[in-house]
Amino acid sequence: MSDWADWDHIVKIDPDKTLVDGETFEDVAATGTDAIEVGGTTGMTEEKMKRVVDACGKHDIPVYIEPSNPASVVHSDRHDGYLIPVVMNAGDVAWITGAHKEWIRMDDDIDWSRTFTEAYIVMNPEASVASYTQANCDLDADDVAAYAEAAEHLLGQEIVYVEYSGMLGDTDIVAAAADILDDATLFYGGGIHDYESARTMAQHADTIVVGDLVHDEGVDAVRETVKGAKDATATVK
Ligand SMILES: CC(C)=CCC/C(C)=C/CC/C(C)=C/CC/C(C)=C/COP(=O)(O)OP(=O)(O)O
Ligand SMILES: O=P(O)(O)OC[C@@H](O)CO
Ligand SMILES: [Mg+2]
Repeated sequence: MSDWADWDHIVKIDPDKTLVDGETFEDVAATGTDAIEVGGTTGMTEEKMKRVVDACGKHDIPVYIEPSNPASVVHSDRHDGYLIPVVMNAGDVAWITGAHKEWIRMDDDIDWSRTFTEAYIVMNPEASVASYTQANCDLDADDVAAYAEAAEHLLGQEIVYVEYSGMLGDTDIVAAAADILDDATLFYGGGIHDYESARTMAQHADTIVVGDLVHDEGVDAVRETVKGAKDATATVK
């Protein structure tokens, strides 16, 4: 069974951002979250990625690199694996297969035994990831469900990721993606900032992803979102 089948909650750390003053990666690992993803769209470098992966990898929690470009992939035995985005609604094929082909051409050390993909559906047109990938975010619930179904059944994706980075998403849209999936795991990320927003999104998604909050508010706020995710899982699923 894949690691993520048991995850209710992920903290996503952006190596281009800082933690709250006085907090450490150990504090983040101790929030009760199930895993740490390391990635961000803008300002990514190999050095920044390596620093955060090394720091997180010392703690007893799964750590996955989520690269936004081939140059931000680092190899180490400090982390558990790689979650490589494939953007279903990208306007530029580079973010579906192009960057992937270039990465594979350039990198002789890819460890396929711990490399997996995430089928992104990018929904917030204001997010850097939307402009970066020229995503068409003008999608209704039927469109999103169809992308999710295509991801699982045509492309064989094990993770579908409804991405509202920076804003809280539409629950009807998240529910539509959840309803259509058979076995794939649904990740939801975007705007989760407290117990209630976490619980609401976790009632639909299998796994919620909390990003900006860890950088802006810190670990106490993240801990509340872990509670929300765990309570939703205990009552709904
Ligand atoms: C093939 C390889 C190794 C890389 C390419 C992988 C792809 C397709 C990346 C596309 C962009 C993407 C989905 C990046 C994942 C990380 C992500 C969504 C971070 C959040 O981004 P924002 O919140 O928009 O950005 P900032 O917080 O940096 O402004
Ligand atoms: O930063 P936020 O809005 O929490 O979004 C989390 C994650 O989905 C970003 O890739
Ligand atoms: Mg962000």
